[in-house]
Amino acid sequence: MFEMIIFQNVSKYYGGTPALKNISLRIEPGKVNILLGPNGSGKTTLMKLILGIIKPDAGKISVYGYDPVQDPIPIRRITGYVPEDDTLYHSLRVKEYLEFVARTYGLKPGVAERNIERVIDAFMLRDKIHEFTGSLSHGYRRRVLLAAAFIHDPQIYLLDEPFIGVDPRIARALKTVLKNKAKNGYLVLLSTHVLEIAEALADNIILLYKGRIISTGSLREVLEKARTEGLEEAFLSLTMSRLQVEEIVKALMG
Ligand SMILES: Nc1ncnc2c1ncn2[C@@H]1O[C@H](COP(=O)(O)OP(=O)(O)OP(=O)(O)O)[C@@H](O)[C@H]1O
Repeated sequence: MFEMIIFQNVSKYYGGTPALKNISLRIEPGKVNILLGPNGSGKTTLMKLILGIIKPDAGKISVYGYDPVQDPIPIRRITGYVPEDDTLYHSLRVKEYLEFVARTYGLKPGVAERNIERVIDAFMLRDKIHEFTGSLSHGYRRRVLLAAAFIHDPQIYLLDEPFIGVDPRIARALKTVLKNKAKNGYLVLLSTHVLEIAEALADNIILLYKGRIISTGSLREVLEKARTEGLEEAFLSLTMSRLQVEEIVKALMG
């Protein structure tokens, strides 16, 4: 019962503008959960609330029994988080950064060294370990952030747009790893606005639009609700975005 993430009537405002409106939601381990929604729909906000990086204006959140407002530290210990934005310390070299992350998770030196070596190989960072993270290309920086999320064998994987900017080898491996992690009882929550990724990976889709949940369930359940065949059509139908697409096409075609 405790081993899940629960949102009860959660709202979050920036200034007077709502980013999330009255969200109630259960996110369970054992599934690949995908937070799907267009730009600005509240995906990153929802992830930051789970970690206690920001606080809700209303409602309650429980993460494996912990309240992220009162108790963010134990949540961060059991979570591997890949933020959407580049949060690396650019003055650290790649290996120094990974060592720093391992220390913040409280890993013993022997375990830390072993795990760092493992993620360096997994994310093909061997020839970059002495480079400053600030001098890396965008894709390599994403790889370092991904590597950092896998250092401490977390119970929860919280990945904000993890596939953006990484090459197809890493993307393919990551998809397999996330599916297997979910099968083995870990909690996987990743955000994307790429429908193909949701289609290929999701056991559970949480469709967000303008700060509200407009559909949840398996791919089949979401398609049934929208009465459509493919996720792209379901997305356009549930978010009532068909007209917007026509307008974009008209504007670009002149
Ligand atoms: N720090 C902030 N200050 C003011 N408004 C913010 C802030 N962070 C987010 N917002 C607003 O909250 C809403 C939700 O943003 P959020 O980043 O959660 O969306 P998202 O679904 O992750 O978008 P994207 O796919 O573009 O990354 C947006 O309208 C955004 O402009």
